[in-house]
Amino acid sequence: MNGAGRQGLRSGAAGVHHQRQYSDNFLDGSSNGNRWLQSAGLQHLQSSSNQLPPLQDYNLYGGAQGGRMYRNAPRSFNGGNEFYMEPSTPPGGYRSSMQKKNGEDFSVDSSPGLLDLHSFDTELLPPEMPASNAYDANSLYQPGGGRSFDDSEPYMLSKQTGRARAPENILKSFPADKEKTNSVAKIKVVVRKRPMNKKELAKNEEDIIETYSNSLTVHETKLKVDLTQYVEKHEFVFDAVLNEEVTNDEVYRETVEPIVPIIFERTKATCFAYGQTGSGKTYTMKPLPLKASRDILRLMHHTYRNQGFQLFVSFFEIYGGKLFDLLNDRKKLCMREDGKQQVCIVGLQEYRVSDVENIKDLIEKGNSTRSTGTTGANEESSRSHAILQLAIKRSVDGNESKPPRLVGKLSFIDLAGSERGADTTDNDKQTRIEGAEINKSLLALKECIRALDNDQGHIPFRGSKLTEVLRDSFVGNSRTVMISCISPSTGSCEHTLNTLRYADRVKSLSKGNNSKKDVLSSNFNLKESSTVPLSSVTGSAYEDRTTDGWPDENEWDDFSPSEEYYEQVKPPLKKNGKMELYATTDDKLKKPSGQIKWKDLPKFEPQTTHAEDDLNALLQVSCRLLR
Ligand SMILES: Nc1ncnc2c1ncn2[C@@H]1O[C@H](COP(=O)(O)OP(=O)(O)OP(=O)(O)O)[C@@H](O)[C@H]1O
Repeated sequence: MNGAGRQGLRSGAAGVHHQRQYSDNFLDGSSNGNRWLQSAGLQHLQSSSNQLPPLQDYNLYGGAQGGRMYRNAPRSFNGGNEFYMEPSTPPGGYRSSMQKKNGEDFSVDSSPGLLDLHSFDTELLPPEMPASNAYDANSLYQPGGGRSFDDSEPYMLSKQTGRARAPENILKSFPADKEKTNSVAKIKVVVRKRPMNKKELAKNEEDIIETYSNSLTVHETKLKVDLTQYVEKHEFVFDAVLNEEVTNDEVYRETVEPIVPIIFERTKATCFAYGQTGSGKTYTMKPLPLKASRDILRLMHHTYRNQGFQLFVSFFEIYGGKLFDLLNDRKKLCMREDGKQQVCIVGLQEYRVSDVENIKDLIEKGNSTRSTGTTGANEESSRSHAILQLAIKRSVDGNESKPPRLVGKLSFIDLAGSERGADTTDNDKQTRIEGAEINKSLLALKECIRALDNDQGHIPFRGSKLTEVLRDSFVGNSRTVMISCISPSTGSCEHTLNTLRYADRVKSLSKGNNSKKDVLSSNFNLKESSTVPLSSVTGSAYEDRTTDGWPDENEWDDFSPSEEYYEQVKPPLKKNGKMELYATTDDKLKKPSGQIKWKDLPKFEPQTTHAEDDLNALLQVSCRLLR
């Protein structure tokens, strides 16, 4: 991050960061629903709700009372709107603030404490309460209904992936049974490369990332001791690699769409974006919750019609190790563990929603309240982890008078820039504290994913506030999608490599990667790490980190995977060998877009001087040291 960027951060130091808050009190219990709607900018919903499909069912919330409630859900509520939205916590009871029904106002009972703990139910509906017995092939595909929910969605064929999907395919792709649910990968790692931006093009920077369907190559320009340039190639393989031409719709189809149906099957899923500042995390994450909620509502209105499912939205951020409610004037929140070791966020407002437009408004409101600052790479840089949760709940026995129980949850996390922790040279105390906190939480997140995927009994969620909050997403039947965002330019090369190594580490944690795939992965990593003189990697020298390469839980506070760390452990380049990895700068042909066309370089074949197993073991050690 350059000086200019830091200047931006400094100017927003010590909590004077931009918080584009709304002046109105979003959850003022004394205000009436109409006034709140106006202040929240929801007046326009009349027209949007009129476009709702005829199949939309207001009796889908379970019992007769619920059905009536929604049918009556006042046309007067928003000048004839037929949507219904209510914040559900912190309830002193199930009904809570701003619920306006038949002209009746319900004020907020925002008393925190035990009531909140009880009502913010994070425990999944028990298995004896089947989330659905409604699988009915005939009901899955309802073209008219499915499409009418959002006809604006283009039916497009992915340029890169060729995965053409009609919007209503979410209904078709609904898993018929547990087996299909289980077929959705537990951890999926996707990389997204953003296009070159104006600044990079103006600086005549080069696009150093070459993408293929599920792999990519980073061409790192380096200097030899005699100051001649050479290019080192780093190759990585992931579950999918999305290039700069891929749209947000396609990103959604590749990442979140497959896990939406299994949220109804008592699953908690998490999708998070990781990458340096300005790499496109927010750009990527922003549209995903809305697209997911649209699909969730489709399923609720068709496949799960009359099943009593309800959708709730909450949105908060973790900034400097503290939690703030983005849908409630950044009210400070605290976390508690209840008797069942369920993590509860006391006071967090959850909104019951049944209309895409409402969700959109809530998301926009939350986004505008988020802490941002300026970095050299991004004028609107996120300085916090933002977590948006879509919770599907269902009343026990269809009894609306009882608080609904959680069926599944989908969490979207837009993480703060990954380089913050490493960037400790030119910034103030506040920024360094931010960086340390961010760093700690990113490490903790990876550690949890690792433990989760190894089915370890102990998930080290206490490593950070981020992982504590996401604790319930890490246990039981869970799914994780990681989207690693990378910048394509020369200037970001080091950060890009760090991001890809983090992603590669997460990917290699996937089940089944331990045996055969590890060899494959080793071969790819071999390309990356083959500049390491194998002779220097001795068991004794690196003993401390050979078991894992990542710190133990209790080491987190002291461990910071800064770039300095990587530099320290990175052995010197081996000048003589592995020349096939290098290209001189003459091997590249520059395109106007800044993208380089790289001439084909000879394929690298590992030169086996040890027995295969020994070599792989040594390579794995060296790879870990490089990450
Ligand atoms: N795939 C993309 N296509 C077009 N523009 C993009 C893409 N990805 C990012 N951008 C643009 O790049 C800029 C930075 O993106 P964004 O704010 O999403 O970065 P970020 O990773 O969230 O950064 P930070 O960590 O600082 O918040 C934005 O102006 C965004 O519109």
